[in-house]
Amino acid sequence: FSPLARIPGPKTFALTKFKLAYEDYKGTRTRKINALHHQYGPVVRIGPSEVTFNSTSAVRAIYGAGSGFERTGFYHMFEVYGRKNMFSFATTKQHGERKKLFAHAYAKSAMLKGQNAQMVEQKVKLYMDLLERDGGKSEIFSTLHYFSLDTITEFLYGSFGKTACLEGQRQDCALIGDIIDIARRKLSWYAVHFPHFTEWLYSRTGVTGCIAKRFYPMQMPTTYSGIRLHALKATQKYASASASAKASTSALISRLWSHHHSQKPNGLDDLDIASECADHLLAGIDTTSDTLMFLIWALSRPENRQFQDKLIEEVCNIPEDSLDSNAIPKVENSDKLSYLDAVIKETLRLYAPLPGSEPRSLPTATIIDGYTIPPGTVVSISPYALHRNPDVFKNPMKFNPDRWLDPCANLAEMKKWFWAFSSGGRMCIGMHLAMAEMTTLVAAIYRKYRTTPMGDFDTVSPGITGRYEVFYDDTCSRMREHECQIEFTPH
Ligand code: HEM
Repeated sequence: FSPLARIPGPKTFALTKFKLAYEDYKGTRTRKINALHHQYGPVVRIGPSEVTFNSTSAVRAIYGAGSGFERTGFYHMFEVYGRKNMFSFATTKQHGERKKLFAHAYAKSAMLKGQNAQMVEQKVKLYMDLLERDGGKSEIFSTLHYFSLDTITEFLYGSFGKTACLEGQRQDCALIGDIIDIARRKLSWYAVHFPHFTEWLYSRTGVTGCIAKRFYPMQMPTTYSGIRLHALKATQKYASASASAKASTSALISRLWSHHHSQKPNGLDDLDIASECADHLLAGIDTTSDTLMFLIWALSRPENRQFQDKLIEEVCNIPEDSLDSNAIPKVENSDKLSYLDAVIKETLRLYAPLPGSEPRSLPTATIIDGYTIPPGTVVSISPYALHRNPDVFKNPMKFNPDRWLDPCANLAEMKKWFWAFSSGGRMCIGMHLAMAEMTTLVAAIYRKYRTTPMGDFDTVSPGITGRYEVFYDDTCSRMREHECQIEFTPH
């Protein structure tokens, strides 16, 4: 008998991994896992060798510093140009060695002031200009992607690869076409559940290649090809620049370059650097822009007007000396606004842009929440389920930023269950950059505008692509993927 036999859960899931794979295929995995936790409790067996948890003790045991848990093969799909990077390294040692090369560049102190803060404020100004050019009517799924793409490309590559979507550069704007291609969900499903078959299928050439094409989950060019090519060209441009040109930027690529093998024995090669930067690029686009989209959409809904009013009041009280020369709130001051912080937390609670399971495994046996977990078992937790625990978040499906400021609420407990950026050694490294972008843009928008949904977006939820799923507001009966129409009216 496997020790996992003691763990509650549906018998069919314990018998075959294809039961969960079928949920993935239907795009219902995360919601199904949440429903299973409601039915069976905080520990549920969801596969012959897979268990999902929903408790803060399990968060500490699995993701806490020094837990020894490693990322599973699921993360292979984040390798770029055939090279591993911080996201896809399985072992703590490899991961730690890579992370220490640039972790300081992502520190909060590096985001609040200085060059990065000025860069973010400048992108916010460009976004405000775009809104004005568009007459206050905006399809914000796209325009917020332009904002996050322009910001992260400048942060990573400086002038060697920054995009200019907000200034209307068409070729750069076209890069988000990679993101809206819904076939990428199908390809992710094949790559995770049938990795060898998928690799074999795409490597066919000649006559078999022509036949294989008919069975491709996603036609060539596949997932993120345009963005990956852009990232590779930026790295090549940097690599071939003169030493003085290289020294002219403090972008992340220059920090990585100081560990290039031309600078240090056993250092990184060009492709290692290209893969690392491309991975941060991919991690920093949708996450930030999808959160901003849900935040603006949720505040725009008629039933949430009171929350928008409170936010407007707070940001209109930002003193003049906390604005930059373009009248954009400075990053360091936007960071201190408590109602804005509550609005962002509540958005990330209900609409975490990475809501699904974060799978890990340990090469040795262990005990979690009283159950023996054999070596190699895949264990995971999802922000989606943690954030919907009704014992912690009263009326969990309701968007209510006030809950984060309620003196009667158990705030310490709520903060423990808040897990949008993950936790431990492998938590999101880009959190402070994302927060700088979100606080400053939202403060600038609501200082000037009131927002309302356009068309049927008062009742239709916008939808975003998760790994194999579409996420939207569960309380809406209708959803439209990759679109959100909002009107910005000066107040
Ligand atoms: C609202 C915005 C964001 C959210 C909610 C978010 C969330 C997350 C989460 C949940 C993880 C862990 C994923 C897992 O283990 O499966 C993660 C990892 C990561 N994120 Fe973010 N992220 C955001 C923005 C960004 C930005 C702007 C960057 C820019 C570089 C970034 C870079 C990364 C990287 C490189 C990792 C891997 C960290 C590691 O393995 O040590 N993220 N993020």
